[in-house]
Amino acid sequence: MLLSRRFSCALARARAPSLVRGRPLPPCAARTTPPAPSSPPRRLMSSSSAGWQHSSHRPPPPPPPPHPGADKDQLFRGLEAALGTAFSSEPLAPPPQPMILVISGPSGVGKDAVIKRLQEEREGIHFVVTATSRAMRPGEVEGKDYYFVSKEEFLTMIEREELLEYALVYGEYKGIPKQQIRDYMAKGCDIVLRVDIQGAATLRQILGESAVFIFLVAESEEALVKRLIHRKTETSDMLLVRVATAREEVKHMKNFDYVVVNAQGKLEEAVKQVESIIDAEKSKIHKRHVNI
Ligand SMILES: Nc1nc2c(ncn2[C@@H]2O[C@H](COP(=O)(O)OP(=O)(O)O)[C@@H](O)[C@H]2O)c(=O)[nH]1
Ligand SMILES: Nc1ncnc2c1ncn2[C@@H]1O[C@H](COP(=O)(O)OP(=O)(O)O)[C@@H](O)[C@H]1O
Repeated sequence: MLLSRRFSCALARARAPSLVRGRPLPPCAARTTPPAPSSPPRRLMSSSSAGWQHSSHRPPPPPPPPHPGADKDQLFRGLEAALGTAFSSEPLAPPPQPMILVISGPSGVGKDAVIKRLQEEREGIHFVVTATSRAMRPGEVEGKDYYFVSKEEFLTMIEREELLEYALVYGEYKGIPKQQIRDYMAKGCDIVLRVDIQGAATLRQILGESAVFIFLVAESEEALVKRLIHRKTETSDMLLVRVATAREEVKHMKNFDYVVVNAQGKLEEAVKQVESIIDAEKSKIHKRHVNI
């Protein structure tokens, strides 16, 4: 009642701006003595959710219908005056923070294909180019697919602690340069890391819950093997190792935050799902904080 009376007065003043402008609000509009609640505070949130607070303030009653002559601007200023403060145009949601996305999954599942499409679809994504001692494959580009270095150069990088994580993957060193992550996060970019399963496990130890871990799978084991054969990058011996490893790797899915199916011919759907995960993570109230 008090507030609605206050509102009526404020609206009246708002209709005659020359009388109000520049003057401090009269005491009745100042929030000195809030009205004593006549009934228990209304619960704004479910009592069954742990950690949620009950509001101790009664919500203000709805404003009375505007006077037929009041325009929108007067109504707006009247509401401001009734509340005793100007409405802020500052964003209500906290700004999105750069995040780290770790994408892992068996060899040949489509990690590179998904990341490439993701970068085409979305701005502000930086795929961290990792360093490797493996030989360059036909079609691969230095600095785009990997930084191709000798074993000696890789060992020096380890010694200088330049790598966030490294591993011997199928007999070759692979590692993530720390500085690259720092540089791109400082620019506000989201970081995408592509690692094998053991790399993801190590990163989980290093980054904990500060990064988002996505496990990419094919729709079936059969589909994965056919995809690897079709890629024609492995000898039959290497194929056997990768397929046997993949069978073991799927068991580690439970250590990830999300699983995304990259089904045959459905790359776009997989990319959309990854985008949805990014969007959901960006909308989180309690954001993950990265410190590298
Ligand atoms: N642990 C770790 N794994 C990596 C890194 N860079 C790439 N990998 C992984 O190494 C594995 C083998 O990579 P690659 O030889 O390119 O073969 P592909 O998976 O068959 O394309 C893939 O699962 C990559 O995700 C890294 O820096 N650290
Ligand atoms: N959804 C899909 N449907 C059909 N082929 C795919 C799909 N995703 C990826 N591929 C193909 O499968 C092969 C392996 O993909 P790649 O991205 O190299 O896998 P990874 O990086 O996980 O080893 C490539 O030839 C790629 O073009």
